[in-house]
Amino acid sequence: MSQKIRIAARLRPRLEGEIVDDGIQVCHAVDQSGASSSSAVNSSATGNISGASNGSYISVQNPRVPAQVFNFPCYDETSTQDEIFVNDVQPMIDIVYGGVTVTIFAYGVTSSGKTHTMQGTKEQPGVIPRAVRALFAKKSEYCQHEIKFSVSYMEIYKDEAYDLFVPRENAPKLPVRENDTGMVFVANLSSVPMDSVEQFDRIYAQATKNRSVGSTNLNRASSRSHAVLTVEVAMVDTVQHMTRTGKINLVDLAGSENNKHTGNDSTRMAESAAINKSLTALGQVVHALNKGHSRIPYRDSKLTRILQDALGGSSVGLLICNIAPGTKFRQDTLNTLNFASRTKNIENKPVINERDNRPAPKPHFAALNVQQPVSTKIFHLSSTTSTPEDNVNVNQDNHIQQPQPNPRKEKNKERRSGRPSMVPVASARPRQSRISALFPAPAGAFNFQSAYQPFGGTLAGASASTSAGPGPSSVVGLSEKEIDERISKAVEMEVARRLEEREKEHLREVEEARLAAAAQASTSASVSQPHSAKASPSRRQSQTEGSRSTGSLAGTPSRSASKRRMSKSPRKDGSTKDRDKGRGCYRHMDLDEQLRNRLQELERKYEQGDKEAQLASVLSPASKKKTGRAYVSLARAHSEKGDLQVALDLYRKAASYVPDNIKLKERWIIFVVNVFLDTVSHHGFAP
Ligand SMILES: Nc1ncnc2c1ncn2[C@@H]1O[C@H](COP(=O)(O)OP(=O)(O)OP(=O)(O)O)[C@@H](O)[C@H]1O
Repeated sequence: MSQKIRIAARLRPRLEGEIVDDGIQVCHAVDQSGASSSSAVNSSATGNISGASNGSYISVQNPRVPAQVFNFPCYDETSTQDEIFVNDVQPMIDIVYGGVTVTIFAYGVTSSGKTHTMQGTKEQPGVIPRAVRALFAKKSEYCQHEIKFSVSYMEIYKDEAYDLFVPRENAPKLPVRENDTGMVFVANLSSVPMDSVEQFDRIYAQATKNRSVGSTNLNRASSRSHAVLTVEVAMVDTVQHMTRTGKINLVDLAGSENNKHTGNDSTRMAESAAINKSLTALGQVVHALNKGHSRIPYRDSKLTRILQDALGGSSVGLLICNIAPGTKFRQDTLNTLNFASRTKNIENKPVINERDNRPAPKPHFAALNVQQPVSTKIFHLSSTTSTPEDNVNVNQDNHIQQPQPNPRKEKNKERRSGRPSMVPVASARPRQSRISALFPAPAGAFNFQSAYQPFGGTLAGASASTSAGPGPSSVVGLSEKEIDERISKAVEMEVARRLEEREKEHLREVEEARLAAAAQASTSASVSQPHSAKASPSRRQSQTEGSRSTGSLAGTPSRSASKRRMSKSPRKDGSTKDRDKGRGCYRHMDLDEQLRNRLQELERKYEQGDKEAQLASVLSPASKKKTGRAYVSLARAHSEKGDLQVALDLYRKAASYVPDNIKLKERWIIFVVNVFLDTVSHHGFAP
């Protein structure tokens, strides 16, 4: 069941030396009749806004539209720390003990009293020390449980997260990550176990000194960062073997700043810019949630990422809006109240975090139809004020209601799983996801089902199952080791299958290249037809036969013959040229053999070409260019020496390193044409 964020507004008293006018009027229930005018936005009608028990509210006139008066329930300047704690924070302690995450954050313009409200002073302790005391005090009510407390404390300074338990000078920036269930967390943030309030006080006092604080015109000790203190309460039920974990996040936000008032120097200005930017991001998240947008811009700042669970997530929320008095802050007050009005509509879906401590049963496929791991239960709450146990949302079959999947997360998962990868993902994932990966087979993804079939078809039934479907009973009882072995084997087989596919693909490509070369050779053969027409009919016939015998290599002889004419070395096949008896005519006209040789030569060349292409593919663009240039220079040198065949080969190599070099291609073509013309002029056309 959803739960709206609770709102409390608090007006701080006038500070010493501060000139306060009646820009913000405080009305009490008793004198309500005369004090309030008709309001454009009368927020007192809403149920989740808290205020002083005497029914006070503040009344702020919109300076641009004087007829518009903004009334808002509010703790007035006389309110005490205790009053706020008892009214709004104390009920949250019960919720934490129910295994739910609670987030309380103080929001407001700089110097409006956020730190005073959250941290307070020794004489007037604020929400944080009071909440910790209340958490420890409640421990005695749980005699059946072993209660463990731990605390973490971080600040977000200029959009970077830092551990406040680590001295400032050594504190590294901490990355913000998301776990498998979509929960955002700050990696490497220390979590310190604590046994007593005194221990907490010591740790907290020390850590608070690490927080970034600076002096501005408006606040001598202005917070330059957002601070998030988290106390985790783990309740281990030693009888039922269950652990419930509740958490309370206590957030003291940095205040929005008007640099006209703060008189900030460059350092403060940079801090101020980061603060205002993150608060704008917070406002945009609240706005998007209010409007029901499909995309909520949590990722726009570290602050909104970290508060994601509190804003439209699974925690119970309380927003304390701090207000500074006087006309000077009137616009800020209106902004704050606007923010409060929008936040009050945000609905969270709180869940109880409970874990079964009994050793998990050996995983078997029959368990796969259970959507949630056996050891983790998450319950929805229906109300924050009554105990979570009363409100656990259990349906009639005693099935635990699962939290709604995050559509964005699901989409990402889909996207991820949709791309097939050679990496054996199964072994890299946690066990649960690995096992569930055995059943759904999204299009194009690694198909474990088919991979499993060789194992006696034990997963044959799985092909029909969906992610929620049951596994086949024939594999029930497999040990984890056996499952791992099967998964590894399946992965190996899949990799082998893909390699084989690639090999086939490669062979296909070679064949295609060979056909293309043959076609090209055929074209040159047709160019030389008028000349070859001089050849004897018997030779023409054997040429045709030769072409037939090699199928695709029609016309190759004319090209190979032309090439042979360029060569002055004896022919490899043993045939000899006899130029005395007709230019370019061979005594041995074993064309079949010539064709075979030519074919082999072509294959060798293409293989070589392929190797070069492979080599080129691992080089950087600069190295490719260099290698290409080196081959061109070599080709030129050989061409000048008259070693045309070698030069041709070198040009071809150069081209495989710089395939996009049009100039080189042109030069190569010109060179080939020149070689051809040169050959023709020296030897004439011959088959
Ligand atoms: N309710 C209050 N009663 C008495 N003093 C208060 C109260 N609220 C705030 N103050 C005083 O006002 C001053 C500013 O308060 P505080 O530092 O808490 O503001 P802030 O909103 O946290 O400011 P910043 O955003 O700059 O950190 C402090 O001196 C504080 O002691």
